[in-house]
Amino acid sequence: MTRIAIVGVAGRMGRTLVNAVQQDDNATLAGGIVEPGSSLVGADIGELAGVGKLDVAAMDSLEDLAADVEVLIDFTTPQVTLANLAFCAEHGKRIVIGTTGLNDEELGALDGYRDRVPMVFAPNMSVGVNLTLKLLETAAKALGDEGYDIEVIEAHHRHKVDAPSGTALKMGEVVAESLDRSLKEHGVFAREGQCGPRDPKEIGFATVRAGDIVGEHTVMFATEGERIEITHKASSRMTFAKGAVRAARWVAGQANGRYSMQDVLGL
Ligand SMILES: NC(=O)C1=CN([C@@H]2O[C@H](COP(=O)(O)OP(=O)(O)OC[C@H]3O[C@@H](n4cnc5c(N)ncnc54)[C@H](OP(=O)(O)O)[C@@H]3O)[C@@H](O)[C@H]2O)C=CC1
Ligand SMILES: O=C(O)C1=N[C@H](C(=O)O)C[C@H](O)C1
Repeated sequence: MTRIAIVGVAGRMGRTLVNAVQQDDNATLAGGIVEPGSSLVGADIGELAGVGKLDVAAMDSLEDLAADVEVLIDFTTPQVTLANLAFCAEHGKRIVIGTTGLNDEELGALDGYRDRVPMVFAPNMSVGVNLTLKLLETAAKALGDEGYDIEVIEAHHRHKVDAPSGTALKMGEVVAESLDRSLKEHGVFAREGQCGPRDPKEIGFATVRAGDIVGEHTVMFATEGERIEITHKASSRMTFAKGAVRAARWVAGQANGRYSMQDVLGL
């Protein structure tokens, strides 16, 4: 039985994760962490998540859970994620990180924990998206150098704070690596005004933020005469949450290292 604590338990993903852990026969909830000073401290996390009383109270400090928990699941913000990694390094815990929007410096800091903490870090925990990454590798290798323009289009709910999504960036990276291109050099993240014709090696990104869209990603390969679109649409956050719980069970048996969802799924 993997003993899990959810950091950001009052968030959209946090509440869904409570539900997902409850549904998993091989995982149990050791705790849930809310923002320091939150009015939700002391609230039952089962009631917060709408699954009924679980007799696990929300706390605002991980220190009190150190003896009880094996794996943290973190869907919060980059700064909180880095603090959680420091906690794991200090207390010998493991972590599954779903947080997106880390800048280069924050990614470097996260990577610095790879020799001290077993971690799964993935911008998207769904099986479907991780399979899609494999399909993209194949498509990019077959089409990318044959005159097909590559564009990544993503859509999410109105509350999302980072753009492009972590998943869109990952898709761009997979395509770029498959074609020996650098996303730093060839990624185009905005077009406006007289921006000129498209460079054939560009990998373009377009972002939609609207309503309650859970998460949609399309990679388009377009040339004169045809267009291929590889699309993933998430209709429930449960797909991410189930993947995260699966990753938590998996990382409980791993040595220090930075792992991806592809490692968890054996893809
Ligand atoms: N990898 C994946 O599969 C997926 C990744 N994500 C990513 O997960 C992240 C969270 O998304 P989402 O759940 O929609 O966002 P929310 O804003 O709904 O949830 C984040 C939660 O973290 C809480 N929080 C902030 N600071 C702390 C702290 N110090 N300690 C504990 N909790 C804290 C926030 O509290 P408060 O509201 O009080 O600020 C909030 O409840 C995003 O980066 C998103 O992109 C999302 C879905 C899938
Ligand atoms: O913020 C979200 O909601 C999501 N974020 C992740 C991302 O940035 O890729 C994954 C998913 O699409 C939902």
